[in-house]
Amino acid sequence: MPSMSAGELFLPSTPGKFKDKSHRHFHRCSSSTSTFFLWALFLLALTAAYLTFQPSATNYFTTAPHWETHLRSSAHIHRPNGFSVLVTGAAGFVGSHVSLALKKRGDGVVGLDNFNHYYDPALKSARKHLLSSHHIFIVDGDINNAKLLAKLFDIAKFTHVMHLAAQAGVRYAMENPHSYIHSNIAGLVTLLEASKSANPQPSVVWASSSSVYGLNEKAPFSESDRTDKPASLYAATKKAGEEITHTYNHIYGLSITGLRFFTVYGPWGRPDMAYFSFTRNILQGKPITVYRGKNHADLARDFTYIDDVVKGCIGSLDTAKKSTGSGGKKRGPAQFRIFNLGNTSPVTVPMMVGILEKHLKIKAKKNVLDMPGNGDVPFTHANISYAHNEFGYNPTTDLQTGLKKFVKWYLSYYGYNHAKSGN
Ligand SMILES: O=C(O)[C@H]1O[C@H](OP(=O)(O)OP(=O)(O)OC[C@H]2O[C@@H](n3ccc(=O)[nH]c3=O)[C@H](O)[C@@H]2O)[C@H](O)[C@@H](O)[C@@H]1O
Repeated sequence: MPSMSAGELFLPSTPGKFKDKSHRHFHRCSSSTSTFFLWALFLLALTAAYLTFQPSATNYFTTAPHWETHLRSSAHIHRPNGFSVLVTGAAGFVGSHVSLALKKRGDGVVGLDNFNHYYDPALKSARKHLLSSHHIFIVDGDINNAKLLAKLFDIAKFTHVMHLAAQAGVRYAMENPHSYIHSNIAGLVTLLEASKSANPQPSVVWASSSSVYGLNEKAPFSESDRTDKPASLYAATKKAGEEITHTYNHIYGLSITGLRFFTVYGPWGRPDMAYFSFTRNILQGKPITVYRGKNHADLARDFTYIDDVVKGCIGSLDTAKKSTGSGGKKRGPAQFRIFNLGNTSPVTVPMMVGILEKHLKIKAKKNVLDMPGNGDVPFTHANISYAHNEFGYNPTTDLQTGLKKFVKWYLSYYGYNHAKSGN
């Protein structure tokens, strides 16, 4: 790949080039002032439209001239037979934990994250600082930016991609459906295109979701169960991702592992999730809304602690076989796997609230409401025997213990008084 300045990754021509062209057109077409203004307006609109549709990823590159050096050093492997891993969504909840675990054992890690505002970007920045202190470099960029991805694969010969960047959240899909298509469909395809064209092709491990089981009633959920009744657009995009990754495996020989996460929680978690927002509200003396299902049945989740999920992610990377293609061409059949990463013991939402009350030593003000038809499923419950057989996946943290660790982190991060005052 020819060498490219960071700026060129985002803008194919500078505003200066546009200006030169406009003058040439201007002289050729007409010398009247009105024609000039029309051309100027047209070019202005064209430039604005172009910039609007560019992925928002320029920040880092305009402010950090030595980014290629940082990237190379972050990708450097420090153990025999180690990996060099591109972690997308590295400033996210699961992404930051997995990045740290990989770096700690000597793997090379480069993060990619677009730092979007779906939830408090200050939390994402804090995670980024934590990773920086462990010498993990996060590129501020979007998975939809094909040029950026090609450049990253060109500089660092990634052995693996841990793809965790996504538009998460089940209920938000009704508010902003297109963000799910943008990240979970278009972004996924852009990333797979870059992966299949890379030399060497990396092995890809990526985050699917327990939500693909949708309205299934058979429990526990096994990977071989039907997943054709999604209850939310979020679930539908994750299910689509499973099909899309299969085609890249089939056509290009990409090694693919999909992980169905079950309501992952813990320190540095996502503020949009129930256990997190409940903690905030309880501390601030605000009411929480607890949904209940049909016939007043409690909703239940197979809440899975972050450290267990990280072990599952690393086990998947360690057992991922190499992709078989090169130069965008398949050379033989490649591995394709999908694993449940759950906890195998569902807990009801009211029980989860009870545990929080105990750890926070504050009674929650509960509003109990019938579950609105907004994409929620009544319960989740993982069968994890496949992951257990393949790489010894064995979750060991129950919700009591995990939420205790979460509350401890929450109070240390936000501060007890700050959390209570609602600032
Ligand atoms: O397992 C998964 O695949 C999914 O887990 C979570 O989705 P969810 O289980 O819905 O997690 P929460 O949003 O934290 O909700 C947990 C439970 O609390 C309930 N809830 C949520 C919010 C609320 O205000 N009240 C309430 O009772 C929900 O109905 C649900 O039963 C994540 O948000 C998804 O990104 C992820 O993909």
